[in-house]
Amino acid sequence: MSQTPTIFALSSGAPPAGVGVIRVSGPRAGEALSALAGRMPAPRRASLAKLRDGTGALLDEALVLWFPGPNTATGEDLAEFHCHGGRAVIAAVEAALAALPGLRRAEPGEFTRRAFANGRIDLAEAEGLGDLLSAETELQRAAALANAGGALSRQVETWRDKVLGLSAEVEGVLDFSDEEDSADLPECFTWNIAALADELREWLARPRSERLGEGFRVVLAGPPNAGKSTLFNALVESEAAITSPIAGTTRDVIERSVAIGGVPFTFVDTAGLREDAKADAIEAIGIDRARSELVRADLVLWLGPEGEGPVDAWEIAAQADREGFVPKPSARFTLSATTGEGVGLLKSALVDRARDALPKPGEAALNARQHARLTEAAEALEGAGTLSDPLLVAEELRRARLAFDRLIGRATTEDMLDTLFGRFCIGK
Ligand SMILES: Nc1nc2c(c(=O)[nH]1)N(C=O)[C@@H](CNc1ccc(C(=O)N[C@@H](CCC(=O)O)C(=O)O)cc1)CN2
Ligand SMILES: Nc1nc2c(ncn2[C@@H]2O[C@H](COP(=O)(O)OP(=O)(O)OP(=O)(O)O)[C@@H](O)[C@H]2O)c(=O)[nH]1
Ligand SMILES: [Mg+2]
Repeated sequence: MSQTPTIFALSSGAPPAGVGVIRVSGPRAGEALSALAGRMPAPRRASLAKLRDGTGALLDEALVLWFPGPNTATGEDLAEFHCHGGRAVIAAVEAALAALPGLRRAEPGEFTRRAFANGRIDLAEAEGLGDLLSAETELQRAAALANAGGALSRQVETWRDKVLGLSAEVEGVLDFSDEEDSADLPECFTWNIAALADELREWLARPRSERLGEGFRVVLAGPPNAGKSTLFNALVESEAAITSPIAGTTRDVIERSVAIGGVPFTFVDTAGLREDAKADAIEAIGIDRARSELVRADLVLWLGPEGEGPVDAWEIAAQADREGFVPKPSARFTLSATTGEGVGLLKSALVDRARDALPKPGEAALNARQHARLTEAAEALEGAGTLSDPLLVAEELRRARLAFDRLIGRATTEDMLDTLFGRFCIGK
């Protein structure tokens, strides 16, 4: 009989750390715990134990925990060793575990993959968990936690149930229709399908969850010497870019990601735009790069003559404290990047603007994969809405249901799971 291998890994941060948690999951987790700790602790209670290897040598004095399956994070028997977080301690305990029969090191994401395989979490929750582990800003954390906690999954289940209900209605009509005259679907039925499709379209139009990882992209542009790099440095709160009174200082595109008020931003500094830079080949390349950044931007901060920036750019009259500088009446922001005056106002305006373009806190957001599946479901429902033959309508409804099943992982392929869980770190 081939048994599921029992896996182990350090599940907390890399050593040296205060405490290193080593998790063991699988049918031999209990054996592993009693082999090292010399006894079985009471379930779900922390207790102190001397950990010893096979020769009886003392490895560490650690807190140990025993979670008998299946009501555990992985759905399997689960043991935890909360060791002192030194490199050698972790290595010694891991070596003692590796020496036990039927135990091996976990692959990246393998604990979570088992949680999925054992039905503890679905695919959308697993993806949320992956995002939670990589969340760097408050907004990312909140959105990931919502999905990890099943917010999206529950929504998809609701849609799936509605489609099942609609399918049952079609089956009913089919049962009562005889060969010659095909039965008609009631009018409210078509209306219900359209309403559901509209709801999906509304979700599809929302900002995607990847937007949280990329951040809101703000490009600073304008003529040379306008103060772009100085403002860039003020926004990213570091001397990332060289500034100088010499026009044409910045050539390369410089980008930095920072969170402001928990909202992720990527700020991009660019070469000053001018027509007569042809003589300097390097500056000309810099200007080309700056122009392509303008296209990618979510928002352009234009530091230059009024009305000359791209459409929708926010105009900034920087260097307000410079002698002789008169802020243009239409400029939206007047600030001094050197004294910091007005920069706070600009930042809060940026946060407001970015919040509109990013997923709302507490609102479940879709990633690219989920978006693709939901699009399939919406298309199937829209297809169903145009058909009158109940047989064909039933087929479209089945397509919609399959798309939902794929979204939450009721229907999956190994490749897809490898890709998803391979992104996780070891120990999760
Ligand atoms: N030490 C430790 N901390 C951790 C984890 C862990 O595995 N170990 N987690 C790992 O991801 C996260 C917590 N997630 C968990 C999810 C489910 C269960 C669990 O045992 N669930 C059972 C029983 C719930 C209960 O006690 O009420 C269940 O749902 O049936 C445990 C942790 C974060 N912190
Ligand atoms: N007084 C004052 N001086 C500023 C302000 N912003 C920038 N400067 C000065 O203006 C000069 C040019 O600033 P930079 O930030 O290098 O200008 P830039 O737009 O990046 O210029 P290029 O990279 O050449 O395109 C520097 O000497 C800055 O110290 C400001 O808000 N107030
Ligand atoms: Mg510059």
